[in-house]
Amino acid sequence: MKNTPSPHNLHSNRRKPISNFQYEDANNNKPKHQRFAALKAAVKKVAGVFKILLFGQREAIPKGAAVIDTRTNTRISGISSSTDISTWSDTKSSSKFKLSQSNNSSSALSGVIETKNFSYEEIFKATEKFSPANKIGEGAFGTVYKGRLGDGSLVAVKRAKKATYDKLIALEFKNEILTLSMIEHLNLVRLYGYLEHGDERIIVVEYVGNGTLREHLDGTLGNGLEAGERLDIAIDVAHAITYLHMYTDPPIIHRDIKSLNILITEKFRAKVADFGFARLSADPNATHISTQIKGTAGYLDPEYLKTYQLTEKSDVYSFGVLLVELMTGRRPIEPQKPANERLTTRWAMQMLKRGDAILVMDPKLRRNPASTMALEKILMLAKQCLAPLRQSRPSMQKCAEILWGIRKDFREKALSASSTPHYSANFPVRDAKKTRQTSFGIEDGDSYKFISA
Ligand SMILES: Nc1ncnc2c1ncn2[C@@H]1O[C@H](COP(=O)(O)OP(=O)(O)OP(=O)(O)O)[C@@H](O)[C@H]1O
Repeated sequence: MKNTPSPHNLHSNRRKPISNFQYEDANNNKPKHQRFAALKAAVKKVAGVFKILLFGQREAIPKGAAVIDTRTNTRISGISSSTDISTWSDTKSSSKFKLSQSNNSSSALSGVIETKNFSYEEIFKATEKFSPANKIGEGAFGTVYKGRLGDGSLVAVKRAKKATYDKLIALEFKNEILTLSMIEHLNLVRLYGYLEHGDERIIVVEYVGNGTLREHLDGTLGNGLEAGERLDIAIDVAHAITYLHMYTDPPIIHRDIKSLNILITEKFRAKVADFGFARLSADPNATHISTQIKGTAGYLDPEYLKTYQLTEKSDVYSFGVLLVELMTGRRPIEPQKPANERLTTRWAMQMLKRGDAILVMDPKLRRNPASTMALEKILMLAKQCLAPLRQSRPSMQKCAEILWGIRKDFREKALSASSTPHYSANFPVRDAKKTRQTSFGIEDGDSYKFISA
C-alpha cells in the first residue's frame, strides 16, 4: 500500500464548529486589552469560517490545471476548443493513471486534493467481495456498494460496469475523478480515491447515508421532508453549485443537477454527487459549442438544446427544475398525469401565474402561512431560473442569496405563528414521529446557524 493519506487524514484539517468559539466566556477574567485582542482574533476566525462555509474549503484552483471533457456518442458529449482529453495519461498497462497539467507539466497538479490509489484487495475487502448485501445503488456508470475501509471509515464504492466497459465509461470514469479531485466543499460528495486495475474501474467517495432527494420526495425513504428541510436542501445545493461556478478555476459546470444526484445526510442536509458529466471550462468567457447534448430529460436547458452552447446558466436552469420538484414533490416529467400536468415546470408556472400556486404544493407538505409563503417565493425564483434566455436567469450565487431571504422570512413567519395559541405550525417543532429536531432546519452543526444569521 502506498504511503498516501487515509480518508481520516484527509479530513484532519476540517474546520471546527463555530460552537467551539467560547471567546466571551473564556476571556471574561482577562485584562481588557487581552479580551479585545481575543475578540478581534475570534471575529477574524468567524469571518474566515463564514467564507469557508459559504465558498468551500479550498482556494481557487490555479489556472493551468488540467482540463478535460468527455466525448461520447450516447450519453455524454461536449467537444469544445478549450477541452483537452490528452491531459490524461491513459495507459492500459498501468494499474492507475496519472493527472497531468495541460499547460504546465513541470509541477504537480496543484489545487487537486490528495487522493488514494486503492488496491483491489482493499476494495474487495471493504465491500466484502462486492457482496450484493452491500449494494446501495445502480446507475448508468455501474453499481454502487457501501464499504468499510481498514480504518473503519464508511465509503461508497462506484464500480464501473464491466460488460459495457468501453471508451464511454472510461471517459466518464476519468472525468468524475478529475472533477472530484478538484473540489472540496461541505455540500459536494468528496473523493477518497480510485482504482484502475485490469478491466476494473472503481471510484471511492464519501458515503452519504440517507438516500437521494428523489427517494425522500417519493416517500420511499424517511417520513417526508418538511418545508424548512426542503428550503435547507435548496440552499445547500445552491451553495454547492455556486462553489463549482465561482470558486474553482477553471469553473465547473455540473450538467446533471437532478434530485437523483442529490444525496441526503442523516441530518437532512444535501450533498451534490455524480460528476460523470461535469465539464471543466478553462476559459469561463469562452462559448462552448458541444457537438452532442448531455444531461437528463426534463432538466435540460432549452437554450443549450437549441444552440449547443453550454454555460453555467444550464445548471441554473436545472436548479430551477429542482426547486419545482422540491415544492411539488413531482418528477419533472409525469407521463401518468393529465396532459396539462405532464410537464411539471410548465404546470407549476401556469398555476403561479394564475395566482394558484397553492394547488401545486406537494400534498405531503403541511399548509400554513409560512409554508405557503415559502412556496410562492421559491416558485418565483424557479421562474427566473427557468427563463428561456440564459441572460435572464440569475447566477447561482444570486439564487443562494434569494433563498437565504426566503428562509429568513419563513422562520420569522413560522415563529410568530407558533407563538399564536391554537396554531399548529410545522416549524419549529419537535416532530415525535420523526424524532428529529426540525427547529429552523439547522441540524448539521452550529455552523449553519452562523450562515443564516
Ligand atoms: N456517495 C454515495 N453515498 C451513498 N449512496 C450513493 C453514493 N453515490 C451513489 N449512491 C447511490 O447509488 C446510486 C447510483 O449512483 P450514481 O448516480 O452516482 O451512479 P451513476 O452510475 O454515476 O449514475 P448516473 O446514471 O446518474 O450516471 C445513487 O442513486 C445512490 O442511491
